[in-house]
Amino acid sequence: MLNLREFEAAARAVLDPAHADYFAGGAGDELTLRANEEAFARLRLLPRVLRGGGKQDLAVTLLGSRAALPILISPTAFHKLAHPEGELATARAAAAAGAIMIASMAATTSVGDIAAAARTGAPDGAPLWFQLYIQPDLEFTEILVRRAEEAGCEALVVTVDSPARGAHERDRRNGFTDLPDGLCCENLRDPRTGRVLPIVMSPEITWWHVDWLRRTTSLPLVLKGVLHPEDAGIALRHGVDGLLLSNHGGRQLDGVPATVELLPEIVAAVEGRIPVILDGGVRRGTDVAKALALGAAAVGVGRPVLWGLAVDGERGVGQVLELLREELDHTLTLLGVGGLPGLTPGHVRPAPAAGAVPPGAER
Ligand SMILES: Cc1cc2nc3c(=O)[nH]c(=O)nc-3n(C[C@H](O)[C@H](O)[C@H](O)COP(=O)(O)O)c2cc1C
Ligand SMILES: CC(C)CC(=O)C(=O)O
Repeated sequence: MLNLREFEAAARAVLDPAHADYFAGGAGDELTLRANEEAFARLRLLPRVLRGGGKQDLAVTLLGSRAALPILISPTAFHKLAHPEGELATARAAAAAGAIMIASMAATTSVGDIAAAARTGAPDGAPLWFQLYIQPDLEFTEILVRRAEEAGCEALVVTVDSPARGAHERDRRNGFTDLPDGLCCENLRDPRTGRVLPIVMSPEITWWHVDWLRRTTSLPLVLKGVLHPEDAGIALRHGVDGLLLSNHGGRQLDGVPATVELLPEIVAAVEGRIPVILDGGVRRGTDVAKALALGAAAVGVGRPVLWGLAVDGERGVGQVLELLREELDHTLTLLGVGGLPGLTPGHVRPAPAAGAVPPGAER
């Protein structure tokens, strides 16, 4: 497999078509889903020459978590739909690659088991973060937080773009509403009753809940899904430690901008005080370089990890991460950049608008 696209095609060939559509799909007309990738394609890279350099160091430290590469595994639900080993395979591959994995609250494996798998992938420890939808039942939300802490998660990623579930027409067409028998969201098991609770996406969640969470845990808090620069400023005032600039891979409000289009504004709004991670449409090492050049501290990938998992379990996820690492390394070399800190906005230019005449070419 030469690139992530080939993984996508190969994954579709092995997945149940309804599950492939669940993974691939977006909300509504999928405008935002397509926009994420198109926006990367509209950015051009501008290399510098004759600058020396050598082996690239791709390591980053994010909120105290050390990673070998600036590429995180964004949280995605239901890995056991892609492969019987599910999140365990993903966690081992992430740990072996030194990539931070963000375990989804909607994982088909408990966060404790995911953490144990990550330790087998990298005995020195592998950074694991936990993604949380704040549940209106705060007692249960606190149970989730304690589980993540006990599992050794190093940060909480609080998804705030989901006051309601996105409208996924592919799932409705396919009648995909529930997990197959035998699979469930293990993290949602309620120790008070032994039952597995449904995930509640509530429009009643507010900044008050972020403050509550801030008081409830000492883990770093990352808000996932802030898109408006004013909300980035509000997040700072609420003591948030990082932002994951995300439109949920085009699966929540359709029609919102591509994340990389918003990146400069969000980076400006946080004034360097907290890291901004970006996800949505990252498919190439060149995409990673573009996002980092525009000020992202790191990027996340969602669907490509599911494709790798579907194609070949742990090995497939490992190959997806390795392809991105190699491509990023090669891109930095060709850009004449000696390491991640050398990437600047000057390395990126917008493509001319379709039909535009280059300056000086008018007659
Ligand atoms: C199948 C699928 C399931 C997802 N599940 C979650 C989830 O449980 N929690 C969450 O915060 N985001 C979830 N996301 C969004 C991802 O974290 C991420 O924002 C998005 O996939 C990034 O875009 P990309 O797939 O283009 O890389 C999911 C995305 C997909 C495709
Ligand atoms: C089960 C859902 C909560 C997962 C999700 O966020 C998604 O499918 O986009």
